Amino acid sequence: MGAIVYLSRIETFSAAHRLHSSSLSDKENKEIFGKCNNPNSHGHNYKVEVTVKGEINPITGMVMNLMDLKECLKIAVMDILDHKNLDLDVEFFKDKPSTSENLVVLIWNNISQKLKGDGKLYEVKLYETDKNFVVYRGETLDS
Ligand SMILES: Nc1nc2c(c(=O)[nH]1)N=C([C@H](O)[C@H](O)COP(=O)(O)OP(=O)(O)OP(=O)(O)O)CN2
Ligand SMILES: [Zn+2]
Repeated sequence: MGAIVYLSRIETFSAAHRLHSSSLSDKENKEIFGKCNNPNSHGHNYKVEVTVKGEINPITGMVMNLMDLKECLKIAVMDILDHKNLDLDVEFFKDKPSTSENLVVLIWNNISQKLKGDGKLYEVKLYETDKNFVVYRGETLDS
């Protein structure tokens, strides 16, 4: 049985957003989201840490080639999110608030669709600021 290793890569991207829910009144939006509901969007330098899991291939010595992971993150994360206004430019956020929780699920979904080869997506960790981060492992309440 081969050793299972977790392989990670970090990327950073910049994006603008505003926290707002179309299901809430203006008053409720202000109460819940506070300064983050300001109609003038604000921005973050997000950091995303992606981890894949797998056996070391005995021939290549790799779980997966980091060059392939880099290309996957370019297509699935950077091209979609970097220097974008999340609320205006990203279809996923047309009907939901651009919180870190929703953003990490979008990133997971995009990477899952593009990831090729032996590495299995294990975890996506997203830092919105140096102090605030979320983690998603593809779980749902019924999984
Ligand atoms: N559950 C969530 N709560 C909040 C989110 C979120 O995505 N999920 N997002 C925000 C704001 O977008 C933003 O992140 C808040 O930024 P800020 O208060 O500036 O961040 P810090 O806590 O790091 O800053 P301090 O220096 O500590 O004030 C709000 N809530
Ligand atoms: Zn914010």
